[in-house]
Amino acid sequence: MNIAKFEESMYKLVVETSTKLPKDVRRAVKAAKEQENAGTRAAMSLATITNNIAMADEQVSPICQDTGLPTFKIKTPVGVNQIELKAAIKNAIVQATKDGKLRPNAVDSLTGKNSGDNLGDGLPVVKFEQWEKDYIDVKLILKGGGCENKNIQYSLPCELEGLGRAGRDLDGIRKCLMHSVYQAQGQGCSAGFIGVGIGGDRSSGYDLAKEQLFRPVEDVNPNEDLRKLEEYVMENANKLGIGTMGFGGEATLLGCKIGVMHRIPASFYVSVAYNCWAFRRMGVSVHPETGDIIEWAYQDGEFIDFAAANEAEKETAAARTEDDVISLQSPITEEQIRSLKVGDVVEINGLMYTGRDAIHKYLMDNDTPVDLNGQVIYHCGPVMLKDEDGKWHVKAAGPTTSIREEPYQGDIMKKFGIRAVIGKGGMGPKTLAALEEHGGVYLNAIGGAAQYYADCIKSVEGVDLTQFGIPEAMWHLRVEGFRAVVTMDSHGNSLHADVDKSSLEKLAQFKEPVFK
Ligand SMILES: O=C(O)C[C@H](O)C(=O)O
Ligand code: SF4
Repeated sequence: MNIAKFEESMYKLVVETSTKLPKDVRRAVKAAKEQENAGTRAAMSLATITNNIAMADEQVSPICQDTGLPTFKIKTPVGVNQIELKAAIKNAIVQATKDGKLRPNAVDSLTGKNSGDNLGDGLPVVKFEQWEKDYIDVKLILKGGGCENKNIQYSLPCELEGLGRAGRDLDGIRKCLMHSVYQAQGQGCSAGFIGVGIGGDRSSGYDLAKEQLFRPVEDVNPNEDLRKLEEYVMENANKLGIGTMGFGGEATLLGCKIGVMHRIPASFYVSVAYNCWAFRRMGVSVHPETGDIIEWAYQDGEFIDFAAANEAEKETAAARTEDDVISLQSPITEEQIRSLKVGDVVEINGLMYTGRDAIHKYLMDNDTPVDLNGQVIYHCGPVMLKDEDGKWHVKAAGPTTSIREEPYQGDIMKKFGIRAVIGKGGMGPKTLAALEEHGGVYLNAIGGAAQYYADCIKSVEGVDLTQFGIPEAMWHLRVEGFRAVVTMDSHGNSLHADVDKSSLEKLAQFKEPVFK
């Protein structure tokens, strides 16, 4: 085996997976876009998403800043040295991180220290299997944290909100799947995909669920019962009205793939792996001697070039929305903030500061390194690269899931006089109360649109708290035309609470048995 060549092939696979959405996923995103009604916030989000996909294509940069937990599934002919392959994969990962194609994403679970190169105990995940064929098959998925956090495992029988008892049969499974989409809301960057594993134990069930994510979006399940169930879920989950980013809308689920395995008598698990729209998985077959790529996977069907499609739409879209956009210059006054209401589209100009998990915890007990009075906090862990002159550049910078900051956010806004927080997926009652009391607003940016937002960042003016690692540091970013939607205002309104409530009511309509 020419191992240097194999390493090069793995590098190509990693870069392609992180930067270019597969053909089948593109078609699903396009179909979703066609489903949404023009002028809605969901349609606007999908336009940003397709714009972002095109920008990632063009710049060969990460589609989303969270380049996920790299998981390789490899099948090798008998006799191939798997230890050598794994070492080559690690080298390729380190190189892709240096080149800004992957964010340094491996964090020591106990100390919180970021390894900086995506290597760490147990990372990347590489799983081998032997097979009788004469080539190596490598599949890679880069699954981000926000959607991973929305995975869910049901142990049947169980009681489900809105749906009542889910028993140990096909209809019980149906209820779990409807519930899994409901509970994700917009937090896993809907519209999403689900991979489902029925049976096994807790770990093999999740493995099976994730394995389903490698199936092409448009394939048909050979098992008749599962085919019907997949079709049912696809049709009905979209009636929950959650929509892109949880803004409400027609397209909530883009794919549903179900696998089944045996179980032991006492256990009956239904495991659901939720994947965001930024569904980054790719594969290659590799020659076992030369190490060259023989063929890329997921190449069937039409390639949607969103650059061309977006161009055609641009003028009409601009004419429709330009008038409605409210321009904000940071620092922002309390009066301006109090004039905003849920549904408003804003465009921010000026400085904003990133802050996510480590910083929120830190700011609870410590002073801020910069004056945050009237300022904007952006829940974001960017991909950054330093040039030869020591200057930082933003390579990808979409929002992260805000709900993780719920325990801290309200207190921090009040303590430092922060007027706006930007993130995705919304926040809870504690933050909503603080927004009202203090005069603050929550702005929802489009999750996964990392290239689109990186383009709005005109310069990096500083950085603090770098001890938390690159994604967790406090970056001072100067932005122009940074668009987001007001989804929680200072008058007690939350679009997230509203969509949660209405989708739960809709979920309850699926209570009656369907599969007998
Ligand atoms: O870690 C991130 O940047 C985002 C994460 O994938 C999320 O969805 O919250
Ligand atoms: S930010 Fe959204 S699109 Fe990116 S990995 Fe997280 S869930 Fe996926």
